[in-house]
Amino acid sequence: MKLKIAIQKAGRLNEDSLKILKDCGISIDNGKDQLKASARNFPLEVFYLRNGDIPQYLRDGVVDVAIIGSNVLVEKGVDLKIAEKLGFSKCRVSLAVPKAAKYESISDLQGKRIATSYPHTVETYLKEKGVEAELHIINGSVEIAPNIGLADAICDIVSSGSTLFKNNLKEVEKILSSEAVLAVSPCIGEGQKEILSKLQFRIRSVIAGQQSKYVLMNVPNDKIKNVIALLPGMRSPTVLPLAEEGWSSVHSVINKDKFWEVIDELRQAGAEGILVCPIEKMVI
Ligand SMILES: Nc1ncnc2c1ncn2[C@@H]1O[C@H](COP(=O)(O)OP(=O)(O)OP(=O)(O)O)[C@@H](O)[C@H]1O
Ligand SMILES: O=P(O)(O)OC[C@H]1O[C@H](OP(=O)(O)OP(=O)(O)O)[C@H](O)[C@@H]1O
Ligand SMILES: [Mg+2]
Repeated sequence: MKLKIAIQKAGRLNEDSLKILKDCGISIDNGKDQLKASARNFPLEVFYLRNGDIPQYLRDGVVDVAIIGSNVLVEKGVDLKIAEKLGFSKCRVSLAVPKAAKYESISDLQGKRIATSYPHTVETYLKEKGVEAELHIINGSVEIAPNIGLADAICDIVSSGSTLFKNNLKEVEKILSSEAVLAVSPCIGEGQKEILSKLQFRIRSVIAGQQSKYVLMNVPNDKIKNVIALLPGMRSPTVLPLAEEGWSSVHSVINKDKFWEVIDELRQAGAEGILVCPIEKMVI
């Protein structure tokens, strides 16, 4: 028995999707042009598909799970369950208008033409706000639409904002935030659910590891208490005696986002020779 997983065939999500599987210790025999490949050391079959087609494949039970942008689920798969957020391909779906256009509120879009690849998302948002507009559905290069006179506004993915900038547009409304997620088919079988929970366990360990750093430092014994107060650790920090009397080595795990802040505090509290190491996996 195998778990069938869909990942994007080519595009923004492809590389990171393969990487997270690899970080989970799963090796896939893949020739680039294959549409299907098997894992060598895990009961997993990988299907390479178009991102936009994946919600339907999940619904039909052609695949059991998929790695997909949550923005696509909002557009085409609100009925599908998310098993895990994966933390990559972070972006937002936003409305934008030409830089020179007057824009004060969403009601300025009343009766206007909006170009987008995400019609359902825009429609739902406008309906909520009580605004009616004319939607033009296009599949790519949406940002060019106002410049060629096809639309007054657009709705598309924004990440750095550089595509908007290059096309003389300004972001005016953020509709949603998105990241890659692991979505699940409503038809998944019991056996596949068991494999999925093993996969989820590995994914969580990988993500937790990515979010944390292992730190080691030397601390004079009379300052250990102050230093430990700054360190959460998984249970509590490890304290080992150094060869030199009166000193200890303190080991702990800290969140990578709080990292520089904590390091400064640790130094002030008396820690020296601080080493910071990446964590490959963290089993919680
Ligand atoms: N600039 C970006 N920064 C971060 N994430 C992005 C960006 N553009 C797209 N994404 C995310 O990656 C997903 C795939 O985008 P991509 O442009 O590769 O494929 P697509 O053209 O939407 O889909 P398909 O596979 O059907 O051709 C999007 O649904 C979104 O979640
Ligand atoms: O805010 P930015 O960092 O500029 O990113 C946003 C752009 O990235 C995506 O396009 P992509 O490069 O995937 O091309 P596509 O339109 O062919 O999908 C998206 O459709 C935006 O156009
Ligand atoms: Mg794209």
